[in-house]
Amino acid sequence: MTNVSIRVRFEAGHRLPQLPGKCHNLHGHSWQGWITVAGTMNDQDVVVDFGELKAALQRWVDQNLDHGMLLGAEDEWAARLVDGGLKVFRFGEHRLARDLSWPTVEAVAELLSRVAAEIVGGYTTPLRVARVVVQETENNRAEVAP
Ligand SMILES: Nc1nc2c(c(=O)[nH]1)N=C([C@H](O)[C@H](O)COP(=O)(O)OP(=O)(O)OP(=O)(O)O)CN2
Repeated sequence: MTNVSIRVRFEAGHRLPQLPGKCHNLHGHSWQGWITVAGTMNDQDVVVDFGELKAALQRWVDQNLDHGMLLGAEDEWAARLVDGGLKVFRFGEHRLARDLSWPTVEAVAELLSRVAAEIVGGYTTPLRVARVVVQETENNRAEVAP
């Protein structure tokens, strides 16, 4: 098995009203996600084409997260912002995040691992998501190893 990794990036706001301190305020981050996929090299000596995999992941991220607000479905601001016509990704509601309640960096890492699993599941060659690392700030990141 060989691991290959690609990076996706997006700008998004969130808030964590379930935690004490400053993070209950609406605030934004430049998020980065490293997605590592494991597979066997083909006769061209690649596990998966980087460009193809990155484009598929970045497309999902751009459509669903980029320049949006990531909020918990229970967050009172979610309905207000949706009513105002703003882009909101709701944890606890989206098909891939129903069991994730709040937009923590841990939950975003889990979400991206599920998105990546669906994408690699569509390839004809056997691939699996080995690791997802999401960085929220220079100091904070979360890692999921599905
Ligand atoms: N386990 C988690 N803890 C926290 C998360 C999280 O997603 N998972 N998120 C936050 C906030 O989003 C916050 O923006 C980041 O927290 P913090 O490190 O306190 O903020 P800074 O990076 O700006 O650090 P400074 O030391 O204040 O510069 C909080 N906790």
